[in-house]
Amino acid sequence: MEKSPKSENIENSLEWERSRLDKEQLEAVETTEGYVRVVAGAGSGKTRTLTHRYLYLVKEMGISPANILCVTFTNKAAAEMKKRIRSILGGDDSGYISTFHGFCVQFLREEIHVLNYPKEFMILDEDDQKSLLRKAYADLGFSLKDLKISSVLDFVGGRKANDIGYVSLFAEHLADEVGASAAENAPAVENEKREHLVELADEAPDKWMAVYYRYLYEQKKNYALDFDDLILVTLYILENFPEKLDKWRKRMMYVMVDEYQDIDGQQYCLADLLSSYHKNLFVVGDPDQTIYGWRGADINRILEFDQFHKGTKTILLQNNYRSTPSILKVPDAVIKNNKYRIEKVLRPVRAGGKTPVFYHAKNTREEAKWIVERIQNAVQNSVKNGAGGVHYKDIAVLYRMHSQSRSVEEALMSESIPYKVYSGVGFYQRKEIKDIICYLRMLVYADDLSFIRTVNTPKRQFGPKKMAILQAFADTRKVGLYEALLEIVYEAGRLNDVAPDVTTQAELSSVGNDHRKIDFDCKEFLSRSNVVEYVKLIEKYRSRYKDMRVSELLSKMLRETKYEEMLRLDGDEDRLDNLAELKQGILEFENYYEEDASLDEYLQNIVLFTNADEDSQEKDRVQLMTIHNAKGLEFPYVFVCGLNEGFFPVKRVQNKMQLEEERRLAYVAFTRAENVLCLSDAEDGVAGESGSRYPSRFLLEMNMDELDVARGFSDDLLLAARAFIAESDRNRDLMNDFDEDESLGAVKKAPTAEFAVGDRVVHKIFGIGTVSGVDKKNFCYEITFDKFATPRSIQFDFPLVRG
Ligand SMILES: Nc1ncnc2c1ncn2[C@@H]1O[C@H](COP(=O)(O)OP(=O)(O)OP(=O)(O)O)[C@@H](O)[C@H]1O
Repeated sequence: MEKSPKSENIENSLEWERSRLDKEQLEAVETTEGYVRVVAGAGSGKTRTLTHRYLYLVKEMGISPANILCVTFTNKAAAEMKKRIRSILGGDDSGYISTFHGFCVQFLREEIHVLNYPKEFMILDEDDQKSLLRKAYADLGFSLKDLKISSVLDFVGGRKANDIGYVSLFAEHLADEVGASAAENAPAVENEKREHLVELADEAPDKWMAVYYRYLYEQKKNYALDFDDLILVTLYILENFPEKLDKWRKRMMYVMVDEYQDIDGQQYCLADLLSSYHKNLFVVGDPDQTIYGWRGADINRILEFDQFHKGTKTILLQNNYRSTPSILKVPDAVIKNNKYRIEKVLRPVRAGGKTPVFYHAKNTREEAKWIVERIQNAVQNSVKNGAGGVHYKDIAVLYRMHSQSRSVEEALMSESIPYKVYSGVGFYQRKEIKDIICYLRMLVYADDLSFIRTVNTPKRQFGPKKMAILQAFADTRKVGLYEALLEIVYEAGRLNDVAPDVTTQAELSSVGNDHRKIDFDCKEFLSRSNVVEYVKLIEKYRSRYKDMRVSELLSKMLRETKYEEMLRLDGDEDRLDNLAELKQGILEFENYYEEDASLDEYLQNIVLFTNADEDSQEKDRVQLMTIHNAKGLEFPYVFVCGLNEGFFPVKRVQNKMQLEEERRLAYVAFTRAENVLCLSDAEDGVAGESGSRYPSRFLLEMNMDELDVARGFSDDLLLAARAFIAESDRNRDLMNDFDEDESLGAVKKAPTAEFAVGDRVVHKIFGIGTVSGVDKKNFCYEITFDKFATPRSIQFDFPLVRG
């Protein structure tokens, strides 16, 4: 058969790429059947291996992308992988390449009808969750003083994770065929479950549970799922609808999971369930880079993978293609102090390179100054040498905690060096971005959250009083706020000039409500307010958005809502810049998704976007970020600053497991560097501040002879640091070594106390209480809960939240 030029290209490119895999990478690519665990060191080409394995399955084995699930850690990694695969496969559908959350959204859009949820359910980000909680507080008459929102958020998340049965509280259980038809009417279904949730809240044993049920009620009202739900509801459907499990596990012939060392328990279950029919599960990860213990990652999952997956083949990738040999000695020297790992070395493929530099500063200001001088030298020398070498964007400054960026920022500013801090506030969480996204969400969902956020921004004289009246009216009609407002506007005859083909929800609801009279003066309610203009605008684009490009919708919304004008009048350049960046992002989205670039798709995409997805290298500026944010990235020039005890490792480390996680973080930091690695610490805080700092134990674990010491610390300081570390380890139970004969399971049986007598804590069932005793012998707290007369004994390792 004659080959088409396209297929020839494909094979050529695959051959060509294949020749660039090393022996172990190739083995990982070609071992397609059964359980395969790839334990890979930093910079060993995990991404390359995963991409080639995907191509191998499709091109060499003829597997359809629709039968392959490939899970990445970030959306950015998924997008990059899709791009590469599409470029090689020539635009073929790249199926299920996504994060766990992204996959769950795809799954739920197809299956959630069995719970009588519409497939266009809304996804809540943290900001939305807080708004729902505030609404729940208001309805319950609670104040922020009663319960802290952030604690309640943790409580809700913990509660859901511990009892997946909660799903049945806000979702109906329908047989598949009934579900499919009922789901079409889902928004109109009068739901008894909602009322049941209100009753549960009224009868709840404590405030925590009352808010919890009210939160579920609000979710149901908005047909919304939060991030935790995406996975939990997927698991719930798979576990409760055998025909769905059967369908999906038969569909997923090959399941691949990247960054397996950092998955949590639910993600672990999901990967296992989906691969339980064909039993082809390929996991790749680096136990030495497990850095999300605080988010549910457990290094055991990768270390003990072979015990739970019979016949597992393990392949080690140990070649490091990223860093020079002298750089690799640093992470190697540090990580080998961890007991709990799979022994592996980093074999440098590159040769030569500069020796890593160390600088001990007198204080943080001097440390920052040194960093900035080196940055200037690196960039200026490379310009002088005409090497075209180092640009600002090639340089990253990494630190353990966000707060450590301040002194470096000040020094960069004083030298007018451009930089960008990857802060905790994600792009899509910024006020102006969220506002305008909520305008776009109004067109698709018209949900309460987006309505509250947009109706009076810019000002339309629609303040709290009018909102309260509207809320009361919406409650009596049992509809959302916007639908209630539409009914009022319609009743007042103010929608006559909207295009006649628009079937507004008001028309629908007034029919549904049999023209029930509104018992207040609608015209009076609408007077002295521009809210009718708002409604007209939303209605105009609600009926057209499906036929418009997202970029066009954005421009129209920015202009016609007068949002952009408001920022211009305020002279808010930063916010206007952010909006410009948003526009750019939308154009890129449209280019990438082409005809699939619908508004629904866009909204779904951005809600899954996390800080880790922020594009880090588009402009020429130095990049400042925490080590967590640097995961998976690489830079020619890396500074790791603030290497001091109490900062790195952080002060809150309480046990050996946590200390090992800090050491893994150090390993991640040092292995980001390609050509140059600079390390620094500071003896004091800002000059004049009291309190000495000791160099980090991670520095002491390095061989100083293998570093270019620009300025070292004195022998006295070294001795004092050793004494300080020994003493603080004794106090924090860090001295007891792991028992070599015991598995980690046994090590974990000796948890330590995180709370002290007098601390207020929250238990997911018993509510809030005070720690009245700490029994170190039996590893238990004695806690007097507010609602019990007698104290209860709770184990140290039981999850409690600080109250
Ligand atoms: N066989 C190979 N030959 C040459 N270069 C390679 C090979 N495999 C990977 N690389 C290069 O090595 C670098 C590191 O690869 P990659 O980012 O995939 O590593 P990784 O294992 O995901 O790293 P980390 O876990 O540290 O983030 C990349 O620049 C990649 O292009």
